[in-house]
Amino acid sequence: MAIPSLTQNSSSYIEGGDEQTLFNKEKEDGSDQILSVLPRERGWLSEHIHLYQGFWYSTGVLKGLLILQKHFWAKPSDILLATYPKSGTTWLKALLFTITNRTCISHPNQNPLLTANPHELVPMLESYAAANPVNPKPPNSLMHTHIPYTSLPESTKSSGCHIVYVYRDPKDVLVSCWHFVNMLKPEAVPRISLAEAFEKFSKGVSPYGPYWNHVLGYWKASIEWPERVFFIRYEDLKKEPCFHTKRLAEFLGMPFTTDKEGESLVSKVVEFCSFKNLSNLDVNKTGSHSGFGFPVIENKIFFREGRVGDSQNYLEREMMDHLDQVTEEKFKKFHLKTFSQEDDEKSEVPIAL
Ligand SMILES: Nc1ncnc2c1ncn2[C@@H]1O[C@H](COP(=O)(O)OS(=O)(=O)O)[C@@H](OP(=O)(O)O)[C@H]1O
Repeated sequence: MAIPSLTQNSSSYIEGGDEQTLFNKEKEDGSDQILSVLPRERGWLSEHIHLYQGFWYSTGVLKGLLILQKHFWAKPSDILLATYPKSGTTWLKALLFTITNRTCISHPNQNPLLTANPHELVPMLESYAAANPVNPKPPNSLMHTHIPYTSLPESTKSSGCHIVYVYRDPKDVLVSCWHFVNMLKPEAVPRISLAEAFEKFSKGVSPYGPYWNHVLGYWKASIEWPERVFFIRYEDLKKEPCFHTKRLAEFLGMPFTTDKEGESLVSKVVEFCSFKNLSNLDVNKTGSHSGFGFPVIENKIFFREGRVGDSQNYLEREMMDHLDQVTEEKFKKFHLKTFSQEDDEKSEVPIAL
């Protein structure tokens, strides 16, 4: 299979920030030295991805992560959404923003989500840190990261802040990632074929990968500290959005009332954050924002199909079987729900060890 060669230009992906500041910071942190000794592979979009603490990162993300590990201090009141890319980040950003600012729903014309994409309202830590190395903590208390649990800055654990993690069927994650990188790629970068994406993803050589270790890190933390780490499956949230939105609000210490008014508010929150509603807002159809190291990124790129099982329209049977088999092997021994029919019929709330 021919592997597309990525050009120099591609290294601009997720670099983020003023280059001079980044350069100075990099020298100060010694991240240049670290980068030079780490194993590296060709990236999906960036020129390289680097293996650090067991996970793969693009150069810009890794610089952001190194800054965070040294200089990020979480507060107990912070809420950190954590995801593997393409697992439901945009959806959960909208849901968490709405749950924590629920008066927006009663004043529909003033809802910030009507004029801003969820990614603008909930900043991504590693991009923010790369762009603001001197003060890498965003002013928001609701933040997001794709960083795996074991590499999170220590204060996200010691502060007792809330962490919310969503995971999704890796087959759908892979297909969603593949579409995303091909939509985002600069002109000069050749398309990555689905076969190549599958091969890299299966080996764990994907941005923030291996996917399975990413999920298991948060799963184990949620078992050990259930009051601190909330863990949910995209597919379960799709099936019972009101039930899980209520659980999420309770976890955050902001429960909805159990009367008719409370129930109606939950339905409105869920409806507002649905794929159908968000993807049809003008801001998400035609708007754009700066982020992910790109000067401008179109908001519509975050809304494609929003369905469970769309991967069967793209992956060959053997690819699907392989990913299912790896997932069964990796997840079953930790009693984590997989994506087989049998597991889907079980209770929606993952059963603790
Ligand atoms: N509201 C809502 N409900 C359900 N699904 C949604 C929603 N918003 C976005 N999506 C779908 O989520 C996929 C994008 O994943 P992420 O948001 O995690 O992407 S990113 O990591 O932030 O780039 C991507 O999935 P695919 O359609 O399978 O590609 C989006 O369409």
